[in-house]
Amino acid sequence: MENKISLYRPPAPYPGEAAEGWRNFSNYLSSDPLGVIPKELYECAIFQFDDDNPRKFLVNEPKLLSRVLEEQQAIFPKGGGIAELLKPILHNGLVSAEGVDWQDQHEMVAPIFSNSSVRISFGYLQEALSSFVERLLTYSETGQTIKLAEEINFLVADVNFRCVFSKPIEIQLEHQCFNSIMKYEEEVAGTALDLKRFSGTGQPAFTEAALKTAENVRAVISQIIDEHMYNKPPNTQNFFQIFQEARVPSTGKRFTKSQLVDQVASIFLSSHETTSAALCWSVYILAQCPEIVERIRTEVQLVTACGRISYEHLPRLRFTRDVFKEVLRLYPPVLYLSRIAREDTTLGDTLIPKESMVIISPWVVHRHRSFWENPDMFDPDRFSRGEAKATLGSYFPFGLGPRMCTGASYVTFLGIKVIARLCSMFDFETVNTDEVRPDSTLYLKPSRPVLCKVHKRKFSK
Ligand code: HEM
Repeated sequence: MENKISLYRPPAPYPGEAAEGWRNFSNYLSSDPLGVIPKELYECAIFQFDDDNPRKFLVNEPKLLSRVLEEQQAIFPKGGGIAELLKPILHNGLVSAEGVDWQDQHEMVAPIFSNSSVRISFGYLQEALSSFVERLLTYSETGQTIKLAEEINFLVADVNFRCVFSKPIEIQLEHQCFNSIMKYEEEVAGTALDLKRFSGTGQPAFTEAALKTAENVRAVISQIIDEHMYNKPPNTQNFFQIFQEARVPSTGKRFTKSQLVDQVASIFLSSHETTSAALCWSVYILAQCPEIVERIRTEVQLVTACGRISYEHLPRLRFTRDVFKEVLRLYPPVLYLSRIAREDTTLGDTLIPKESMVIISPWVVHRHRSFWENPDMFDPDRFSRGEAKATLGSYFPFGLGPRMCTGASYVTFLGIKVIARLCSMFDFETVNTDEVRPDSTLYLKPSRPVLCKVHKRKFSK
């Protein structure tokens, strides 16, 4: 397969001279964190910001960040990050729990991400993707311009809903549930950028409006659960069934109703915006890279012998996988992971006082000048060249260690399947290409709206 392609630089600020005062992390974040990233941040191993209470450190060096995320999880529990901001909805679900409680839940929901369960989810993905493709076919016939994020948000909400409850989402329910979730995320996005609203222990101060929206989201999920339990389709396998059958390892007890809401909310919140952002960036980038799209098509044709893309084909779609991986390198939906030091400790030669906030940013490490060649360029072949292995720990869009994303392998399969199917059937043309920038309010999304036209390929299946 032809490997020589001209490299594309997707939108991102050039590292440069940042505005005065950037050494104070709270100032830096609440101005425009992706506006200009100081060169220094992309070149250092560890950086101490000026602000006190709590002290803040950015850790880039793979060995040090692996200590924080993997080896010393007990010293560096989660705090001050997105999980904290989502707590009013998640309560004590898997994403925000700590200690024994987290361990119990981790074990209880593990079957969701087993191979057999991922395979079942793949069936739900196929169904949701087929109705998405039907909508795109209509758009290609009418020639209308679509808002990419809206379409992809609906696709992902539909996949999630089918995986959890075995049925497609209706537009009305999507509005009630996923739109309220997005409304909540917009309401707390300001908090994420205003670290002054986090106390020394990483607890944010929420507005009344945000707390009310959170309550509303939980009430909608609770109602969906009630309706599902009343009208449950017989003999279906889905995430909700796994939650219902799970037992706390130490006591043998099942999840209570409120804990079931925690679990469903955890899945919806951790997967919706992240997956949508990754897919939006994928379509946006591929619209600018026709040679890469051609290589994906050739690979899909070779692997599937021009047939339907099945679950078994996915591991063989290596170039398509590397395209998705490269999208996640350049645009990791979770911009930073945050931990709070539980005791005085050191990282390398740097003293980390108790209650310091330790920030690890996939965005910065994925574009670090020491770990990557041409870090800002879109180059999916860097993975088959073994570049990422050269510095283990320099690529972690799903986090690292025990708190790593439980949906990582599932979402990788999803990304490969969606990219392969869409490229096989359509050409995408972005209308407002130059206006699109990364927007980092809570998750790293394209600034909206990405306007797009869809063209059906001749002879496509
Ligand atoms: C492209 C899509 C996704 C990205 C980039 C992503 C990224 C992440 C990251 C970085 C973390 C770790 C946060 C930390 O250590 O502070 C995480 C945790 C988590 N993710 Fe994802 N995620 C994605 C999709 C999903 C999906 C589809 C699901 C479920 C179906 C999911 C479920 C979870 C859960 C449950 C956790 C918490 C794990 C724990 O704390 O034990 N994620 N995700």
